[in-house]
Amino acid sequence: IDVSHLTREQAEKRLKELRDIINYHNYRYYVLDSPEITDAEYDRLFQELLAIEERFPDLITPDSPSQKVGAPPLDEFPEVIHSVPMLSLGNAFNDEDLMEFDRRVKRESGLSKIEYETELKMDGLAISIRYENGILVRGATRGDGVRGEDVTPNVKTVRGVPLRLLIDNPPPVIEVRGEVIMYKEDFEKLNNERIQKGEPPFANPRNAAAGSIRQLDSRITAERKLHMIAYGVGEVVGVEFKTQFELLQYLNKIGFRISPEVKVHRDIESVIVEVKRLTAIRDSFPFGADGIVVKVNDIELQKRLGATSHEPRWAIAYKFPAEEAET
Ligand SMILES: NC(=O)c1cc2c(N)ncc(C(N)=O)c2s1
Repeated sequence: IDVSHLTREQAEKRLKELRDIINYHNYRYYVLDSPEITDAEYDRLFQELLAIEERFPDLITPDSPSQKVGAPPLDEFPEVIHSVPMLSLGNAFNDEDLMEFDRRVKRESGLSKIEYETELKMDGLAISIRYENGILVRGATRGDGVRGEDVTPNVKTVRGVPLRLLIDNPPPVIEVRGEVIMYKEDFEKLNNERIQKGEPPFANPRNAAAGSIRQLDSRITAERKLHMIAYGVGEVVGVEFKTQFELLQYLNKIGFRISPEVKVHRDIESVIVEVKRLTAIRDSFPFGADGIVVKVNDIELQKRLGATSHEPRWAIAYKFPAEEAET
């Protein structure tokens, strides 16, 4: 694409337009799963942006779509301390465990009615992404919950991760948490390629996602077709949420994929019905899901219930029964 006629001022203006247009179409394609333009039209826009940035490298901004293709390899990952620990989840394996969870929440809160929210539990790698004034400044793995690895260049390449939040007046700080996953289909293709090249195949999509995110060469990560599904937040400054359901709608609005099948329930009996329904369709999702996360919907109540040293008291993970080995 010929961009030799552009003055620097015209280039700056055109780059801003292209960033907004391309970031919008990324959102349509990877988050809303409803593209408005063809891949060819998208590529033309992307090539035009690359051509102008090549002529004017100092006009490249951190939120440019060109920053999603990876950077030169690192020697090691710097350490990150999570100011809000990334906790694990307690497990429930049957209806009685869910009833016991409900009894415990009622006992600890002194309430006789608890509203719950359910989401899929994706089987991937937990990630925390920090945005300051709407710009992605850091991506980190969970690690031990307090100490994680700084994998920022890798996280930038993950599909459905915006380099700039899609709202005009972003909060000063928001750490978005979610699961990085690999679709089953992309996992099969990757393993076939690896076997062709005499490389060891990954055991499952979760290991493939974890291995791809923790690549020192983020250009390799960019080739691995990873997706991010957001489910919560860490440190937040300047925005508040009343319920978990509202939090998810906000995350979707600012540019993230959220779990399919999100529902609010007036009681644990409704949760148990939903658990049966989702268990029956567990293989229908394009990514690995190993259960359902059941959360107290009211954020104020979540805070009151708090957490143990390693698990929240306001959420529990119902684990799908182990699949029968394919005979
Ligand atoms: N450790 C955690 O708190 C969570 C872990 C996960 C996970 N692996 N997948 C989905 C959710 C969710 N939908 O909330 C959560 S929450």
